[in-house]
Amino acid sequence: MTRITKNRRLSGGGKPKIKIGASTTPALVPLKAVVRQARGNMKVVVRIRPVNRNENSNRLVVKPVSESQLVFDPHEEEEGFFFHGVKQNGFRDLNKKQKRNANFAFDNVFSEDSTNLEVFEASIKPLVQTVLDGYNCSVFAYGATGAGKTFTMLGTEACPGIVYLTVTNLWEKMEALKEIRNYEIAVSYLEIYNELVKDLLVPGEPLILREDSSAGVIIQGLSLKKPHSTEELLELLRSGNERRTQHPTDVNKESSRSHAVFQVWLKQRDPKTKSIISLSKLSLIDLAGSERGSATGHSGARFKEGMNINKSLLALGNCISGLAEGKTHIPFRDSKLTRILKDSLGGNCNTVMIAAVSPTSNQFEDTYNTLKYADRAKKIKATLVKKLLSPADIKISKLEEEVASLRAANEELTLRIKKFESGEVNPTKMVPKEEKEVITKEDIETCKKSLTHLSEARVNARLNILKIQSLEKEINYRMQSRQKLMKRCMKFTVNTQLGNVAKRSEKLESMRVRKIEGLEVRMEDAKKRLISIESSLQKYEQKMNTKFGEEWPEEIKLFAKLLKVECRLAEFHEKVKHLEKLLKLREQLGAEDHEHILNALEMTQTYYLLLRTEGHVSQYQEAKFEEFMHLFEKDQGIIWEADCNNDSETVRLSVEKPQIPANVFLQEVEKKNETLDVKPVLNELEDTNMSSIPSPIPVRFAAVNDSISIRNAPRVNFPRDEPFQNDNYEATGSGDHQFGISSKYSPVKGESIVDDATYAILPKITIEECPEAKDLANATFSMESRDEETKVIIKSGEVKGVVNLTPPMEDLNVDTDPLNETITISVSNDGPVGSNPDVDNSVVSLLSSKKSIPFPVRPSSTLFKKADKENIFRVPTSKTVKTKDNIIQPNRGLRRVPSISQSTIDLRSPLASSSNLRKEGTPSNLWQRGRSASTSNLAKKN
Ligand SMILES: Nc1ncnc2c1ncn2[C@@H]1O[C@H](COP(=O)(O)OP(=O)(O)OP(=O)(O)O)[C@@H](O)[C@H]1O
Repeated sequence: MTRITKNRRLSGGGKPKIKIGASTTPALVPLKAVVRQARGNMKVVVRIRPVNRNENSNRLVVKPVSESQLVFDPHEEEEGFFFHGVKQNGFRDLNKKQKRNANFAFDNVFSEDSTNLEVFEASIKPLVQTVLDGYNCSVFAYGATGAGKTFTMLGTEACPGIVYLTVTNLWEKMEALKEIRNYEIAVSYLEIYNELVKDLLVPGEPLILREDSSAGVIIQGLSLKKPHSTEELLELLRSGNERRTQHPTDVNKESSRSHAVFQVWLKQRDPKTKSIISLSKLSLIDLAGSERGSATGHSGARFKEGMNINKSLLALGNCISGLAEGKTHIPFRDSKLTRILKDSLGGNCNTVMIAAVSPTSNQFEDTYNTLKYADRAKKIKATLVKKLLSPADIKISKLEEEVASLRAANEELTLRIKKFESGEVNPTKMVPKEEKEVITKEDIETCKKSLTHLSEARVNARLNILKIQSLEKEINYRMQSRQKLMKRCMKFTVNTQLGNVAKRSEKLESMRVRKIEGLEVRMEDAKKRLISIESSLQKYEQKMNTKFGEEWPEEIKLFAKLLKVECRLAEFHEKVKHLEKLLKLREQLGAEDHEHILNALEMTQTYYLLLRTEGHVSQYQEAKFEEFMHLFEKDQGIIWEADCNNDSETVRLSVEKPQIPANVFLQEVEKKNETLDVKPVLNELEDTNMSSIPSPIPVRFAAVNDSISIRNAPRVNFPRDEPFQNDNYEATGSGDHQFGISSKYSPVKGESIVDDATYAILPKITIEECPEAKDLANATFSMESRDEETKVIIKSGEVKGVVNLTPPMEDLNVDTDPLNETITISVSNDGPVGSNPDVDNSVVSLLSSKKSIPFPVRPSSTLFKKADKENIFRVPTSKTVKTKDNIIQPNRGLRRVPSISQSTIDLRSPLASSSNLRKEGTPSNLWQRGRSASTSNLAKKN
């Protein structure tokens, strides 16, 4: 026999290969006789299932002795003791436990080799006729887990169970009676799982039980399907079985964890009058197995299921006992199972209980309990009352009334259809409204209570989330403020303590991260809680929709609105609280800041005055101090107009990586021959005679602090072909371009910071679009010069070291800009152009790519163009240049001269005239003006 899974039991597809007893058309039994026949006790049968593979070695404890009797735990045939061939008595092993040897009598006892069909034929079949006669009937299988209940009720494809056999038989009989009786059939299928009632035909939310004084227990929302054939009916059964909750347990790998109730509702009409003669119901119930904890495990979902199963079965047992003892109060309300089975157990129902038992000793106690349970159930008495509505009982006047109202309704409908056809009426309006359930005050109060409870939970959950968010913001804000403080500290701290400050700052950050992580965990929990509350609220609303329909009673609608408003109000209060807290914090931190600034200003002033008294304040520093004061007067710096001629191209010079430390000093000299104070700090420079440098033209003077010492490197602009030279200072132009520069003492070895800051007026030779530019990050350049090799090691676009610098190649800077794919080589020559042919003919070879670039590259045609009118040079910037921090577009003037401490420096084209200045007087615009002056000077000279 092929065993199929419970889910596949009774598949509607294949018809089982069994023969149902031939149906005969029973003669209609007179009503009174039926009532008499139906009076009696509950029918109880016992079915013993065959021994299974795991039980082979176990002792048999149930022994059927006749068709209706069995012995539980029978005495074993003891081996006699024979002496000289004669059997001796009285040698029983006294250590052996006494067998119970309990005799039980039932309506039927089905042995291990009985079939489902035999069980059906002998005990259930008569019920089918009873149902057809208009009485309620029910069959339920009771027993321990794995005892064979589901096998008996649902069976297999090869061996269909009681449900299949009953409904097929019922259908056949209905068909046979078709001519004389008019039946309507509907089915429902539900399960009770963990005390929740679920529809197995139309899955959805758990269903609610309601008591009705006339109809008894009503399962609200339970779907009733009307099958039109046996196949359809069996298909409904099959689909319901598939949805039934099953889980494997130790005892049964396909254990049913719910009580399943399949009900067939039968309405009988008079074929002539069409009036309802009777209403009856057949309930086929497969109970979940009673069980011990050890059979399912003592924890987890199975345990919880087991508890619920046992609880409901205990309630069923109590009801059976109560009914058997004829008590007046039966505790049907103790569980959902007993509430649903109320009309199947007591009173008006013909019930068959199938007690399924296992034959072997491993379910000894369970089997004994089942048998006792069944024995008690036998005593339940039932008096059947047919739900009969005889046409004779129906008053003629009522019928006439009904006919009249039907006629009126018919006329109204005909009228509406006509209107609809003529397009006068919207069809949706024609749908008659469903009758609404009467809503009691109690209903409304219960609903309000539940809504209040759920809404409170939601408000609390939301407030919790807001509080966590607020805490997170506060922590971040506090930490940011403290970090700012640390940064300021670093500015003032002497080198030796920098490490400590940095450590404290790191510690702060890790503390912040830890706190935020903690809050994130809390937030996740809070969100989960909110989601679960929201879903409960939704479910409740759905439930209310089922109860009240789409239109809730006005009172409840208003109440729900009120709760929502209250919720928003609570949130709003929480937000206000948060803002107040932040504001307070800000005030507090602001006051601290103010204190710090006052202290810093006081200190600055002290130092400034001290220096000035000592005569150490330079012109530049004076201006800087002034600017500093301006800043405090809310002077945001200088705004430049973008008023340069749009036709003329402007150059925007940008320092891709701002290398200028905050203490780069820029100074300018307005008049010729003014002496600049240059105080070289480096030892090598101290020997030189550079304490003062006379300048023939305005000179821009840059100095760099590389964080070790201040180095001064003079930069000079000078006109073309007019090399300047005196004892102390030499400068020359190179090639065609005017922005030559040279100094014996610049640049400082290996450092190109100065160039970055000042290349606006430095000679720059840019090799554009060099295909190898990307590879230059760690390339080695060599420059052949006489017989010595000068190597420039470049890394990430910065010159890291220049070795063996010998005249004439005193100054060589190679800068790469991988982002823009350019190499910039700046070079200085200590002699006039042409004076040193070695330089002109030198070759820079790019060793990494084996590509040689002739050096110096003449910046004549492509890079620098001589402007016609102004006679000055402009660098075409038709290309938009992207740097890390800005996008530099052609023909766009400079908007703002940034302060020195700013990270990106944009310099206005040297072409800018002084008229472009909106404000003057700060060091920045002084410098700019100086540059303009220098440019115009150049122009003049040209
Ligand atoms: N009469 C029988 N003939 C053959 N096999 C049977 C019979 N009764 C039960 N079995 C087998 O025993 C096992 C347990 O049966 P079943 O699933 O019907 O138990 P159950 O009482 O419904 O258990 P549970 O309460 O855990 O759902 C199944 O494999 C079933 O096929």
